[in-house]
Amino acid sequence: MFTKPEEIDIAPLIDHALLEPAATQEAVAQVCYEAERFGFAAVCVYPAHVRQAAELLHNKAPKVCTVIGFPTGATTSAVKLFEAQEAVENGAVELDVVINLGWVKQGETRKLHREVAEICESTGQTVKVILEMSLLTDAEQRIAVEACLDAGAAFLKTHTGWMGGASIADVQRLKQLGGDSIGIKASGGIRNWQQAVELVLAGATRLGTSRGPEIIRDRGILEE
Ligand SMILES: O=C[C@H](O)COP(=O)(O)O
Repeated sequence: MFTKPEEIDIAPLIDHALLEPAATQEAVAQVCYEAERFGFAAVCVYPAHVRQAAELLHNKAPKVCTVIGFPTGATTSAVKLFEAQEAVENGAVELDVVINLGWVKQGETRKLHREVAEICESTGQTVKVILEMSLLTDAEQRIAVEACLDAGAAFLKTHTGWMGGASIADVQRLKQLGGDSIGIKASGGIRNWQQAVELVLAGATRLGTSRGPEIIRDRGILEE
């Protein structure tokens, strides 16, 4: 746990996201290049881009992360499972899975648990569940986190970036619900170094952002 801004090395915490619907192969190549250059944790790309990213980052430090059921989470469990398995076959080692938010609101946590557990067990990879915190009440956040932790999720992720952004309160809430051993990925709307630092100080252990290079350059400007 970091306590001072100057102790924080932001770059190794960043999942460099390229989740624009119209992303091209050229854009995928650019984020892979930037992820290595800046020392980011991972690139986070759509399943259609995983094979390219895995080839470009072969034997390099950044991991290949992809999104499952993105951005609504409202597809079927069978489709999410296939999407996850295929992504792993293509080289993904981290899977950011949007949970079924309707099930959470209906209290159908057994279905939620089964869906996440099947993906965790079948792939054996790092699963980050996307909770879309701004759409859930406190009680819904609690039951969603309990089900996902028990199912084997490695990280709790705040947002897709499509419906609200990560706040310090979201991170603190997930830390309170998930405890110290679970990873917490703050995501959505992270735009500058100060914001990134504050989220890490609140307890985030990964930052999902489409502005990684700008955030690192922002720090350089601040130090000059
Ligand atoms: O998971 C990553 C997010 O989609 C990134 O959101 P952002 O585009 O607001 O940085």
